[in-house]
Amino acid sequence: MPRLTLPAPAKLNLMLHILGRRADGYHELETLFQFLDYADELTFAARDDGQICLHSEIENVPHESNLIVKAARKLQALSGSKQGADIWLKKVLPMGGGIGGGSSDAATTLLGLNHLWQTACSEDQLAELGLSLGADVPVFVRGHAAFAEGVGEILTPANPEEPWYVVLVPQVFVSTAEIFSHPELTRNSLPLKMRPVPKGNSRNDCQPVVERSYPEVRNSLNLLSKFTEARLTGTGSCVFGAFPSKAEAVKVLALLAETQTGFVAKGSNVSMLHRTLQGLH
Ligand SMILES: C[C@@](CO)(OP(=O)(O)O)[C@H](O)COP(=O)(O)OP(=O)(O)OC[C@H]1O[C@@H](n2ccc(N)nc2=O)[C@H](O)[C@@H]1O
Ligand SMILES: Nc1ncnc2c1ncn2[C@@H]1O[C@H](COP(=O)(O)OP(=O)(O)O)[C@@H](O)[C@H]1O
Repeated sequence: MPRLTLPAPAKLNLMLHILGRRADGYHELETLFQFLDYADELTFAARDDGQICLHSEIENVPHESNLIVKAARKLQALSGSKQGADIWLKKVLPMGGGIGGGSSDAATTLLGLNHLWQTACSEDQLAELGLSLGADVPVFVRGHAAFAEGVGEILTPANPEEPWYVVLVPQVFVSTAEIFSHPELTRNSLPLKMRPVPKGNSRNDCQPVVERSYPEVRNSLNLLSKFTEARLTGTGSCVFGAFPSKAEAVKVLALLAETQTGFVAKGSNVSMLHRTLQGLH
């Protein structure tokens, strides 16, 4: 059986403003997504018995709750395909870090199985299906850096600079739901009227609340701030800072390595997943 191996890259929120809360509890956002050349790796092989079998377990995530399995089942339902899949996951991205690993795994599953099963669903259909799995899935399906509105699903392609980043991974789990329900969260930022995002608007409205609740995150921000502007991605816990070259980013990470876990990766406006898929066609 032929196998297909694809990356599921991380994302950063280069800025994140919260404009308000909707009746369903979700928040209206403005955020700028960019991908990182740093990724989980998924391998797919089609099965003819219709079963979805993920062979790699993630701690504390039961098989049926894994976004990979959920995405595969949703694609079966949408396309009516009778095929199943064996799936292997090499987990590289830290979980619950605000770099979107679960959402990216889901998007890679949708695009990967659509290719393998030859179900010919359109990108629009897959993005809509993805949204039902998580607010961040559509941008991974589209595969281009984007300014996002709504809950993150109204996407306008963007082309921010593509620097090298140091991403620090504080060893603490930050719950997205907890931060979005925090009473002190800023929820009244004014909509930006200009594109691209004007300089000086790159704050993350979640950051003050996360910094107050999680000293580990505040500490990582303080340390990275000694070298460059440091910011939280999503609801954290990861924090990042940009550097003009890989060598500078690697040097700074090495200086922080005694107390900090992290990685260096290049920012990319076209996701690794889409670059790999283009290579297949
Ligand atoms: C904040 C962001 C920014 O990119 O990133 P992360 O830090 O999670 O990566 C995302 O919008 C997160 O997207 P995602 O992680 O897919 O969130 P979901 O599973 O859809 O929602 C988790 C919970 O967060 C809250 N939530 C999420 C998104 C949003 N726009 N408003 C919300 O209020 C809701 O309480 C929801 O129950
Ligand atoms: N394939 C998956 N990879 C990572 N997390 C997953 C996956 N499937 C389900 N999850 C659940 O989603 C949660 C958020 O995961 P993740 O996307 O890594 O974080 P974030 O949304 O903060 O970037 C995890 O804590 C886990 O419970």
